[in-house]
Amino acid sequence: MRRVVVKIGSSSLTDAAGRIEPPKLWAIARACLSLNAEVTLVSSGAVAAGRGVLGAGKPATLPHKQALAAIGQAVLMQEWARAFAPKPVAQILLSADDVQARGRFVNAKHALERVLKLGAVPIVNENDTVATAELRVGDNDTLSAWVAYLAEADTLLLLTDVDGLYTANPKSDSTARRIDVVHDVSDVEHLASGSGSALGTGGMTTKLRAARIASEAGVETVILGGGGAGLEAWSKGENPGTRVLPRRQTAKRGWLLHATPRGTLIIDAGAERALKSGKSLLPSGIMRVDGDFSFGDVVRIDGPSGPLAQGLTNYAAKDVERISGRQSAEIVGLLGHHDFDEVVHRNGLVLLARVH
Ligand SMILES: Nc1ncnc2c1ncn2[C@@H]1O[C@H](COP(=O)(O)OP(=O)(O)O)[C@@H](O)[C@H]1O
Ligand SMILES: N[C@@H](CCC(=O)OP(=O)(O)O)C(=O)O
Repeated sequence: MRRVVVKIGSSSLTDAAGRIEPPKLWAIARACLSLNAEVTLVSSGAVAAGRGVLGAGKPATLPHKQALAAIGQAVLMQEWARAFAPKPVAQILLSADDVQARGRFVNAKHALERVLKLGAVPIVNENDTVATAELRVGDNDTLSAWVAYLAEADTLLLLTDVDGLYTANPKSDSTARRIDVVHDVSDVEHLASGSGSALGTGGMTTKLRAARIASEAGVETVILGGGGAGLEAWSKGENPGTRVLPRRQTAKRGWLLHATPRGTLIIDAGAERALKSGKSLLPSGIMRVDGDFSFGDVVRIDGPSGPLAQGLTNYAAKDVERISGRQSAEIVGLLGHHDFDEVVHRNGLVLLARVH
């Protein structure tokens, strides 16, 4: 069965006053159930729902927004539970760390897989209460692209209050035309601007960023109107919005490419040549280590001419410092253990130059 991630923006769940409008959720739930696919939802709307409960205005400060999200998230989930009943729903709240640190990513993936296997609908939102700058993904468009990796989805459907990407913001330019298919996000990035709604975060800019991340993981993105009709048309094989075609990449390569590195390994010219020809990174080619990282973290690898690759490190920073410049056979003598010959194995490594 195919796997899809459906992201619904606040603007597709709310009324003119910016409050959650349950019939909109029902229509989307009905459409999701008719898709004949395993659906993971990424739902915004916690802040809007919080405003609905308190009758509050637009949040002025971050703590106020976090409090509204905490109050509203419970309401939002109740509405989704009603909309999908009798199918159970599962709340999954994620922060940037949960999707970008490989250990947590794998934990979240296992939980998500099991939720799907149990026949429940996973409903993901950003964990807004821990939303300090470095823990934030920042917008649910980008989060949904990460969730597409998590779910190993083949398609990411971004539901919003316009039926696709236009040649200009259709809310301010009546001559704007919809674009049916995008082959390369770089060609259309200049057309996108920020949100045109009171509640939305990021507008088309973040949708195209999400499409780029998804595309690099081999996932197709479709930007389409909310309300259920767009989803139903898509499930019949029509193109109701804008399709952003995937590049041929594996999900893991895309994940590695976009994860925030925890540190840097500075390598010599010989190691750079080895990496470019598809080999692993051995300790002998490492000249210096920057940052504090642990086993399993993503690190950047810089060659003599600058950033070269990103990969998963088999050794913590303090251990790499001790074995850098040495032969793999010396590792056990230096560290007292020898788990891997390679500091970064080629299967966990992606060259930056190849994809950009
Ligand atoms: N080129 C464009 N084509 C379509 N919409 C655009 C474009 N540039 C900016 N937008 C704006 O993006 C908005 C959708 O994003 P946003 O308000 O963040 O919604 P959501 O809550 O669904 O994430 C549209 O309402 C529109 O005003
Ligand atoms: N996490 C926030 C939504 C953030 C967000 O990206 O909103 P949107 O642009 O409407 O998808 C909330 O639930 O209110």
